[in-house]
Amino acid sequence: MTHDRVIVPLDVPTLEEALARVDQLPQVSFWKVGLELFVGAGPTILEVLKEREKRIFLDLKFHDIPNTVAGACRSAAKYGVDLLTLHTTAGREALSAAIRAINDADVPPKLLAISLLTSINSRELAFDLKIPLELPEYALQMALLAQESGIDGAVCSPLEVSQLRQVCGEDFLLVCPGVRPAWSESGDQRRVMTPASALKAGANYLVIGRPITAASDPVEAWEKICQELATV
Ligand SMILES: O=C(O)c1cc(=O)[nH]c(=O)n1[C@@H]1O[C@H](COP(=O)(O)O)[C@@H](O)[C@H]1O
Repeated sequence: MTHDRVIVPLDVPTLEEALARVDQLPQVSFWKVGLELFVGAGPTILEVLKEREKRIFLDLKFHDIPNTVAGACRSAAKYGVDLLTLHTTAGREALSAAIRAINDADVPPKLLAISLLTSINSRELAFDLKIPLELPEYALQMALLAQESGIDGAVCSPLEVSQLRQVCGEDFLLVCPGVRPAWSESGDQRRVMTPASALKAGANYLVIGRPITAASDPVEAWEKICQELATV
């Protein structure tokens, strides 16, 4: 069974482990390469995924001054990936610089801005990060800043996706991690929803990792998630 709106992260440290995972789940058409694998094993995995005609979400979450973010985006865009992330909190100028930087690429990636990490809850937002806004309002404001800057979409929790969809419109890409089937553990995710509810609420793509990759039978876990999504 396949589902082209589920992105599975390759959160492993080596190329060998990443390839084993890709081989184990040939049904998966969209893979995410994040910091652990990219820092640990370099860009070779991107070539391999392209040879296998997989789509690629390069999730490096750039967060720096505008000149540095622009340089990082320019370098990343050369890999010909489909999606690329940066943090909205890098600021308006960095967001605009990122867009200008990828425009030279043959096929520029879609840029996604992190609104608020799905591991943060309201208490942490208020008491640790000292943000005085309510959490849904903060996530919305970050998505709007990204949209106003010309960014293609946002990464958000499924709990906020319906509001973001309503305000940002149909063309703004919304990608949701923090997705947990009823039968799985939340782990370090704080703002979660089930796959079917997240898709119904308006997500374009769901990022689902450990419920599949840490399951005793990842293929069976993938199939169960696809069956759940088929009901939407
Ligand atoms: O940008 C992301 O993909 C991301 C943003 C966010 O707010 N929360 C979040 O969990 N992620 C990523 O989504 C994946 C979620 O994995 P699981 O928690 O194992 O399903 C991880 O690779 C995270 O790096």
